[in-house]
Amino acid sequence: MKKIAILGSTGSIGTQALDLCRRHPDRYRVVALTARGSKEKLFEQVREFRPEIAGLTDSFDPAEIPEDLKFCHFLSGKEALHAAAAETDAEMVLVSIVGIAGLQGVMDALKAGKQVLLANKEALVTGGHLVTELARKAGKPLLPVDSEHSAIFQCLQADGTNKAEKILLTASGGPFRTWDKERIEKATKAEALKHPNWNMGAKITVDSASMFNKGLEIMEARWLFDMPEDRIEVVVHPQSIVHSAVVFKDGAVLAQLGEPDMRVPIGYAMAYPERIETGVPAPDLFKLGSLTFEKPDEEKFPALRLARECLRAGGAACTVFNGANEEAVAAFLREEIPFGQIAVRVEKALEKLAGLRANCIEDIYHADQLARAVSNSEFRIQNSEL
Ligand SMILES: NC(=O)C1=CN([C@@H]2O[C@H](COP(=O)(O)OP(=O)(O)OC[C@H]3O[C@@H](n4cnc5c(N)ncnc54)[C@H](OP(=O)(O)O)[C@@H]3O)[C@@H](O)[C@H]2O)C=CC1
Ligand SMILES: CC(=O)[C@@H](O)[C@H](O)COP(=O)(O)O
Ligand SMILES: [Mn+2]
Repeated sequence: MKKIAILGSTGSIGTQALDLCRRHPDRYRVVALTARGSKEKLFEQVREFRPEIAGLTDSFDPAEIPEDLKFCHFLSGKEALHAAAAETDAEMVLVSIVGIAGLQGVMDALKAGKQVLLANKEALVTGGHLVTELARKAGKPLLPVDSEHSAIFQCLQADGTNKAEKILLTASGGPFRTWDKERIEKATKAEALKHPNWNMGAKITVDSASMFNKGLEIMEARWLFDMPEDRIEVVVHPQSIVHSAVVFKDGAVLAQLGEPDMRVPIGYAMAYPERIETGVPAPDLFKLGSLTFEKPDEEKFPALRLARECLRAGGAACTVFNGANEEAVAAFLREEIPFGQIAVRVEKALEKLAGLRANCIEDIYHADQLARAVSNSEFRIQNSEL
């Protein structure tokens, strides 16, 4: 029996991980659950999985805790995340919080010697060097949950050296793959939230539509697999069946295929090095008929170019990319800015905040705050200009 803590249990990844725990009650015991504000959903989860600790990072009135859940120790704010990440006897901590808010939980869990199952790509994007160093010191390599990175990790298992020549990072291309630039710039929230293949949380779904998700994933792969950006190629694959591939020096390419269902990569991380039944069938290749591959269009999707520039620039550039994007996506989801403004704001923030350092966690949070302020100030300037 493995004990697991789940940070971000009420989201898309968190609920799918709990689905796997439900399927395998003999293998997993849930000891901690956290959410931000989804109180009722968290209460339901506590009722079913009976963790020792549960927390909401938003503040809440303890009088609201239902009588039948008094067996569980409820916490709020930062303390909730820290306790769930580091203060239980869980062997594994799944970090499925969205955004840089997941970084502290990842670091706390690693410092406490836990095995981190990493869905939260933003932790590596912003704090990659700190997180990988902590994982190395703890002797607990990160287990990727992101579908592409899980695929790459699975392919690398086949090679004794774990060293690839090149990574082929697949991308669906999102809902706007075939649209022209002008139409993309005016896309609505409803259009951006219609991912062709995956059912995910709102932020990552918008990131897929802008291909900022792929930019973040190039950064994530750089840290997970110690691979320079010029050996990570983005391959647009609209069917999302090939979840990524790895090229070896003998010319062999290994790929991992599966239905676009996150329970497979989540289950792989939870059971590693074993495999467990996930409820997901293998793809029917005859039904699929063909799988196609295209080069990404960096004119229409500037996120890819910006991501590579950030990796080459180093310092806090990737943190600025992330923070400005998080703010712009939030503004887009509030329907305050057009879709095309997301990339414009990130590029402006990168121009204005070039050269920031990222030597320690304080530097990273400082760069993040500046990036958010610049991203939002662009919004105010444009509004006042109207
Ligand atoms: N969804 C997917 O299929 C995939 C997701 N990922 C990555 O996994 C992560 C989670 O994504 P996803 O599950 O889609 O996101 P969701 O928005 O669906 O869920 C996010 C979870 O984190 C909690 N949360 C949100 N903000 C904060 C915060 N500031 N502090 C603490 N907790 C917070 C939410 O709580 P509440 O419900 O209370 O708001 C919720 O439990 C992201 O980094 C994403 O990029 C990677 C690959 C695939
Ligand atoms: C499921 C998953 O891992 C997402 O990151 C997904 O890959 C998004 O699809 P895109 O390829 O459209 O960004
Ligand atoms: Mn992904």
